[in-house]
Amino acid sequence: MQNKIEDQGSKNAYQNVKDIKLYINGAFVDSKGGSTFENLNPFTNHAINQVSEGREEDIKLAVDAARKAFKQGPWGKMKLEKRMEYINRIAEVIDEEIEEIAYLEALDTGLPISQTKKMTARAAENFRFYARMVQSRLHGEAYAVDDEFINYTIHKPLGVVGLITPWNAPFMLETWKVAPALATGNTVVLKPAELSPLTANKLAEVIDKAGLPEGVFNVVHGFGETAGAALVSHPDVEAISFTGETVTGSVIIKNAADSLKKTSMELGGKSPLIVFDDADFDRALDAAVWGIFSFNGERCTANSRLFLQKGIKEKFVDALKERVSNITIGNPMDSGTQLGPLISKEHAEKVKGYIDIAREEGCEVIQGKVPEEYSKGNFVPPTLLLEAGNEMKSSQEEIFGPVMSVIEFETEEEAIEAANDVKYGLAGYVWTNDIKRGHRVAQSVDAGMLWINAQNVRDLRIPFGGSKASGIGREGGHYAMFEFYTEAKVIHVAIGDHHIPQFGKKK
Ligand SMILES: NC(=O)C1=CN([C@@H]2O[C@H](COP(=O)(O)OP(=O)(O)OC[C@H]3O[C@@H](n4cnc5c(N)ncnc54)[C@H](O)[C@@H]3O)[C@@H](O)[C@H]2O)C=CC1
Ligand SMILES: O=C(O)/C=C/C=C(\O)C(=O)O
Repeated sequence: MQNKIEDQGSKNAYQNVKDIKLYINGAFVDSKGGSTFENLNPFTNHAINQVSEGREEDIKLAVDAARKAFKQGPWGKMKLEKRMEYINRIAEVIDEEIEEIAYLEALDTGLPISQTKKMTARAAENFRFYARMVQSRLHGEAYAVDDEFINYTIHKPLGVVGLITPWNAPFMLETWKVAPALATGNTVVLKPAELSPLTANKLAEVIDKAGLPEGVFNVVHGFGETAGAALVSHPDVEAISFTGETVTGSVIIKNAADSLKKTSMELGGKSPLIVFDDADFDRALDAAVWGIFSFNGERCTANSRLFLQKGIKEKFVDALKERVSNITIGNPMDSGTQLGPLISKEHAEKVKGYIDIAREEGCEVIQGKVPEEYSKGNFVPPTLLLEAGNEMKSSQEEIFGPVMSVIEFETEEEAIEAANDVKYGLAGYVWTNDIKRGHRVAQSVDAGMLWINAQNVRDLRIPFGGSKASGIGREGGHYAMFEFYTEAKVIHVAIGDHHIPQFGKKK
């Protein structure tokens, strides 16, 4: 354990976390320019540590190392079984260090530790899952054409891929990209979010400990406009997989166009949860509360718009008010904490700004209470925006915090129309005991992922991603393998003497 952590759970635990370097070509190094930036604890706003600030020259070194590892190093030529041993070994090391990783994640992001533990376990599963997928499912097609040809496909890794990730569930979201990228045989340069560098650094330590050859995996910390942009425009980077805000995604697509890069975009959301009068009340309530207040509400698939049918609305709102007043707000390190501080002061201010807007728009604002002792943290209490209209700014824009608009509807058609009347299309949730209606509504909501009578339970075999402004492309399952991290190559094999025109041949 590189970061000796003593005094876990106390407000001073961060004092033991080391400064962070870049991880390039199998070594932890300072950035070429030597500059660093401060990494803050969202619970106290004290500095946790200093982080090396990578820029274009560091990205170049990382890409060169990754390219060499792919072209000349062992990774590109490694036998599948050996490569999968490495991938499974990464999962084992994550399991061995799960407590420390979960701790660092909670420290860096303010996410409650009970949730970061589950996310870390999922991160290990991301590697195991892709080891299994690549071994069993990365297959090609073959077609016989009479007795003249056999045409077949193989799926080749792309080369160096650039992965750019957000701060809201950093370790889980980074590994969700790193695992398929490496398992399919690519080499990687990761540019993690500048607001949450601790577990990206830990991932470099994990991969180092797992013994991967140098240059296969590299991490360059730094800011989006410098390090991120340099990764996007580097000509030797074949593809960029990005998770983050919709506006950033659009900038990245434009910048990637010059070097004709493939891109995958997992972007923002404003997902509806629709509860019909006949729904299982208690389960729908649990799901609505969990779906907006887990991950501190900083969740792309959060049900930030709750549509309640008229018949149950009053009872549901009363129950919601009670839940909101009982949510345990506190130190992310306490196992009982349900809602922690948001990632940064600026982000908390942005979220509070939206609550003010909702008030001006005519919403009744109901909030839980942040204990006074936590005044230094970036807390925003769990918030309900009652009597909201779907057309309001607070119902249309992604707030990315613990804030849910509550909107009444009468008919199924009305609910579908309002659910779709938004620029995003990431996720949706439908609660009804009428199975036909459940399917009808789920099929009509414009989003990449719908759950009927369920919270956001993931099946890693299923595509993950959104439509409209929520994304382009899908990751997960075989989608990441076939549609993003590999390229199909076709081999045409003549097995007979097919006709070849004889240009220029003397008769
Ligand atoms: N659809 C999905 O799967 C998910 C989407 N998100 C979305 O992520 C957002 C929150 O994350 P943030 O970190 O605030 O997003 P962000 O877009 O500000 O930053 C994400 C990453 O992009 C980098 N970046 C920023 N500008 C860049 C540029 N010009 N070129 C290259 N890289 C650049 C940042 O440094 C960071 O690493 C929310 O909108 C949320 O909905 C979050 C989780 C999952
Ligand atoms: O399960 C995943 O791969 C990604 C999940 C991300 C979220 O649920 C989120 O940020 O909402």
